[in-house]
Amino acid sequence: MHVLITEPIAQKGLEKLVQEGAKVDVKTDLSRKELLEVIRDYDALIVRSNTKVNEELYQKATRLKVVGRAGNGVDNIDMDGATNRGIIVVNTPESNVVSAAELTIGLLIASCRNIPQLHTRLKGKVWDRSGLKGMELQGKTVGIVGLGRIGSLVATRLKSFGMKIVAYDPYVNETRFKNLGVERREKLEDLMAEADILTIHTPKTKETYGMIGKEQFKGAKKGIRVINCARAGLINEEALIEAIKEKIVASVGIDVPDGEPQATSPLLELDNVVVTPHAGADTVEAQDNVGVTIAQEVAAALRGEMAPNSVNLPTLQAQELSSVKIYLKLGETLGKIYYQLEKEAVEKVEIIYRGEVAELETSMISLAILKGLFEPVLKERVNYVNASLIAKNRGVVVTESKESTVDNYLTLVTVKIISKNKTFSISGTIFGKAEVRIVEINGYEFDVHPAPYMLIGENIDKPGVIGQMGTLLGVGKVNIATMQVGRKISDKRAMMVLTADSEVSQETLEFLGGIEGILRVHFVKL
Ligand SMILES: NC(=O)c1ccc[n+]([C@@H]2O[C@H](COP(=O)([O-])OP(=O)(O)OC[C@H]3O[C@@H](n4cnc5c(N)ncnc54)[C@H](O)[C@@H]3O)[C@@H](O)[C@H]2O)c1
Ligand SMILES: O=C(O)CC[C@@H](O)C(=O)O
Repeated sequence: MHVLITEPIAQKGLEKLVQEGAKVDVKTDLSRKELLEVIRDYDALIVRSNTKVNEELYQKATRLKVVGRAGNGVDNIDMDGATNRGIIVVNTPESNVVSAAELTIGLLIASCRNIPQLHTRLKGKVWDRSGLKGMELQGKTVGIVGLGRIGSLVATRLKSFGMKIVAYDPYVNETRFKNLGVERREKLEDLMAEADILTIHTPKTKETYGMIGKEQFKGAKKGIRVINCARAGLINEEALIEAIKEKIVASVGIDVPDGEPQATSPLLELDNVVVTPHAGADTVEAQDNVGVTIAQEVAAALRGEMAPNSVNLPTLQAQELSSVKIYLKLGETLGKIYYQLEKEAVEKVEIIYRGEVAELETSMISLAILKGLFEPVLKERVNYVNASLIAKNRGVVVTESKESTVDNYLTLVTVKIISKNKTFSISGTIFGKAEVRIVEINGYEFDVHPAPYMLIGENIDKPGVIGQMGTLLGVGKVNIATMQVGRKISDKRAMMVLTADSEVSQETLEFLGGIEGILRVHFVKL
């Protein structure tokens, strides 16, 4: 696995990547043109916030399987482009949040107490505090926009200063507000009117871009202080500068001025503005965390394992991931069999989770089933990222249902694959902690331990058929590992599932198909 890194990451991260077996090139001074030329040689790309990972780059990146964002925000990465191509995007959402929250508090205090201005005077050998009286935090109200990871860390820290905390975040539930001891404001305008200090911690999205602008400053409390340690563009800079000039805004602390990574923002010219060059995550601790985490994530994704922080996959907590993992193997197995037995286009996939599995977050298991289903027939890359998009693009309707109980099993996954003329059904379970078993195909019952090479056939349920199968497989030098027969006695039909030690040649399959009483027989590779 060949990994390109275009922006600095911690030495510990580089070492981790090498330990994981990657060949790593760190090229932090490539021009855009050079990047577009070399990207075709790489399986993975690791970036921070400056490298634009977009359509232009994807078109050249023919080997690219993983994009690693060494940090949190992914607004420099075209997610749809990645998803369409089955490229996994991973990030490190938790690794730098404490550092970002602490810089927020730093900027907030620095701007409320004019620390940089006083510092500059004194460094210039001028002992003068005049005109730079600060504001105490105790008893004041801070308005937080976006009560996610960083917003809530900021809230808990500011509480210890004796501040009242109010927040605007329509996507956070009441319990979280309550647990954090934060008062909800339903409207942004109400928060603006009340806050002595405003701090924003939303991601940059279509909805949040420019969400604090002229209108919002018009209704703001006079003398409000404004902090942005999240993303440039969330606060409209022109409107902010106007509000500073009109003395609506008393001071500003900004880590993400417009124009980054160039120092071009007009805010830099104003005295009551404290700025840092996107340094929120720039601590030894955060960078070590980010570096090691992104190395692990990228290596896991390249090996085809589940990376817990895949941005374009359903996210699972580490504990959820460990309970779901074995079902991913079961799901892929169940999905993979259909197109190796049937040649009919799929119209609908019904997935039914029963028993213990119904308690889990099953979205990833459904993706595993779809990945398994399409893999044998599609030349394009199918993976967890694009499996559901492929289903949608092919007009396959996918439904999921759950039942808390099931007869005979503790846990059962059934996949019904509906085509124009029939419904194919397959079910599987987990025995013990991690044993995948196929227990039903088209109403025939089994207890099959799936293996890489299998033969699945249907026959008339009469003496001699199975014996002849064994003989002909012997002639074809295929060693049978296990064999099970499911019967529908009333129909005088049976289905046999054999596992073998090797592949079965087309010639042997044709001989098997010629046995009297054999209705069909297929070689299945898992
Ligand atoms: N300065 C830095 O170096 C630095 C470091 C890390 C993260 N960040 C940035 O900080 C921001 C917050 O990161 P996080 O990890 O806390 O993110 P998060 O996803 O945990 O939280 C974001 C919160 O914003 C809320 N939100 C979304 N749209 C909203 C809207 N229209 N109105 C109000 N709330 C809305 C969400 O509900 C969520 O609770 C991101 O922009 C991230 O990129 C900056
Ligand atoms: O330091 C960086 O790369 C950016 C950090 C931060 O903005 C993030 O989104 O994680």
